[in-house]
Amino acid sequence: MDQSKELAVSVQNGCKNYGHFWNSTRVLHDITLNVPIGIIYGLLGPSGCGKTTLLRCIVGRFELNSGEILLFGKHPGSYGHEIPGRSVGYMPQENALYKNFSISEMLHYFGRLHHMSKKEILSRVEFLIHFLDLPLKTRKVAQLSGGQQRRVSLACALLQQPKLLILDEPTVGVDPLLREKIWTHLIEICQSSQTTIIITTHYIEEARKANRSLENVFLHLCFNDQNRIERENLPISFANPLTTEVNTDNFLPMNTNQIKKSSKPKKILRDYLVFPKLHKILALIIKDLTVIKTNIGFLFFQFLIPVIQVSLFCLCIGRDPKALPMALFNNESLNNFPTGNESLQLLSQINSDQIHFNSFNNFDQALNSVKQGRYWGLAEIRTNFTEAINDKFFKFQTDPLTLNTSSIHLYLDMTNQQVTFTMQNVILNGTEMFLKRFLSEHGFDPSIVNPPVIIENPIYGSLTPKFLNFAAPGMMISIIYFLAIGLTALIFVVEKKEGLLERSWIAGVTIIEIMFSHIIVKFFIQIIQVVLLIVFAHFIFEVEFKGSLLLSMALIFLQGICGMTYGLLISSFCENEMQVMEVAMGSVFPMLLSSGILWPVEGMPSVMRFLSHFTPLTYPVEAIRCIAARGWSFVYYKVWLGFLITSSWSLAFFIIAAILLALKK
Ligand SMILES: Nc1ncnc2c1ncn2[C@@H]1O[C@H](COP(=O)(O)OP(=O)(O)OP(=O)(O)O)[C@@H](O)[C@H]1O
Repeated sequence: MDQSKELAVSVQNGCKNYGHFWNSTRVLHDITLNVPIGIIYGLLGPSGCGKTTLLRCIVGRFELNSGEILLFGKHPGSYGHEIPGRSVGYMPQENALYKNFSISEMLHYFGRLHHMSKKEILSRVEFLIHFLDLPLKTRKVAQLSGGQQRRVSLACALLQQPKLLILDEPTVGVDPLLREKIWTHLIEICQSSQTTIIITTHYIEEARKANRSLENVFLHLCFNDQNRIERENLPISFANPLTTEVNTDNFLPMNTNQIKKSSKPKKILRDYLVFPKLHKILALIIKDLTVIKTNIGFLFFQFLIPVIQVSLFCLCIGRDPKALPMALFNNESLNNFPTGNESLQLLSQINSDQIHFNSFNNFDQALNSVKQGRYWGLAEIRTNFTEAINDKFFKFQTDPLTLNTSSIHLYLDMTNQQVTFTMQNVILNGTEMFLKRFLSEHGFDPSIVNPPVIIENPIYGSLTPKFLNFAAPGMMISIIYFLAIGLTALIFVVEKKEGLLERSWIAGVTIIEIMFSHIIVKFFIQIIQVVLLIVFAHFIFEVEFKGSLLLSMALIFLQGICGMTYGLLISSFCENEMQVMEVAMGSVFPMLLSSGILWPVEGMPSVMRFLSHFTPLTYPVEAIRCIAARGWSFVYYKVWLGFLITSSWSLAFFIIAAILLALKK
């Protein structure tokens, strides 16, 4: 035995629990493991005994609850250590591959992450494709068989020729000939370049394929352990993994003095103390662009969604109701206008685009039609209308009979507030115009019927404000915000579920690098989305933007970033798409309703109004309204506050997501 050899992996009294302290299950019990450099170390044990968990702890994905792990004398993740990073090649149990990528694109992604040169990547790709008997490198991963996908996954782990290889059941689905070749290669890299390999294998499967003397050794040890588990009546999931070394010649008992201690970095901070690396961001950007390239239809869909949403909003919301059907019972006309035909003059002043009158000869019939929902209301004009109105204005008669007869009587279906409001408004306006015309025809000054209020030129806005101008800017912000939440949360949760995120993390990528690259790629997509929104809302549907369009676009864009960080937060605690949908839907609607987008916050009960300040949309929505309707610039406090609040929410979401992701280790 060569006593001078250092240890590649040393685990001392490692314990690992899953779950929280009130409901935790111990998976690793006080495990001690010493793996010298340059050997193949077999990690054996029944299914569920914790082999994968141990490997994840070794590569720095999980923290031990107690005990210590040292890799080449340093803690995983310590400063300057390339584990996680280039020094470790990890092949997880699941394939963890981008299904729409070609073999070459997949390998190039990891090559770039490990900062390999193009030449280096190409020569390794050629070698690995030949060595692992893979089809053409342009073939898509999705089109490969299960075994071929497994080999691509192995190729990704071998690519950068790391000094530590962690392979979780690498030979599953591989035929015996190739398995032999892989074993030979592993033994060869152990001997020639002192690579340390830790490999898990499921001994029941190995028993089935036991065609190697070494596997028989595994099998023998496994049976011993199985007996021990049964003797001690241990639940399988609580049993520590068994370990054995393949080339037992190289075994060396641990010499703790040889371990160069390094300070253990703080768990949460570790990821963020590392300055983002340009080559990793670049690798992630190219990866994201490849994802987009392989799904170009989805990209167009991303542009189409905001356009469809804003167009539908502008088409369907805020416009004045038109062609409202109303029943009319004009008793004056039915009685052949006994005192004159001022009722016709009145009706002609009522906007016929908005109200469509249908005349009835019978009052009860007309009222029934309203009751049956065929009309929004009934307008009744009584006999002697003309005489009564003359009496009222020229003889100043104000007895109830004169007042009743000189009025138009409305029996309305008031179940729809907007329709009721429109009917009343249109008829009131029509009546006012009729009165003015009537008075001036009789030589009176029509302004006598004006109410004693003069609305001067508005300071902001127009004399005829539109609901669309009030609601559309807020809607535009929320469209981009909600889209960014959904897409980001789904992208990350799918990557997490398929083990892709974990694989990238083990390749040394940090959450900041992932977010940076995501924002950079989304930057261009979102710019196009925002431009399309403005073009459709402002130039096609004529939503008013009195202030700077650029400033409005910047705010909408920033709100999109806020949505991305919120999406990241959702994905940090959700495990699958279903949960994302539930959380996104459950939080998006309360935000939409309480942020004053659809109805002024001034109309809310005081508690709700107070709470509305705490949605990420309220202040930015107010800010964009100030830009759009008042033409305010950045110097106004309500505008810069909107920018400040959305940036603060983004930062807060990002920090909480990062902490949650770190805590989940
Ligand atoms: N995220 C998790 N939360 C809770 N329990 C978990 C989690 N992951 C694994 N476990 C449990 O921990 C135990 C060990 O799991 P692990 O995947 O490490 O086993 P394994 O030895 O690799 O199994 P196999 O050989 O089937 O892959 C199992 O009982 C499993 O149910």
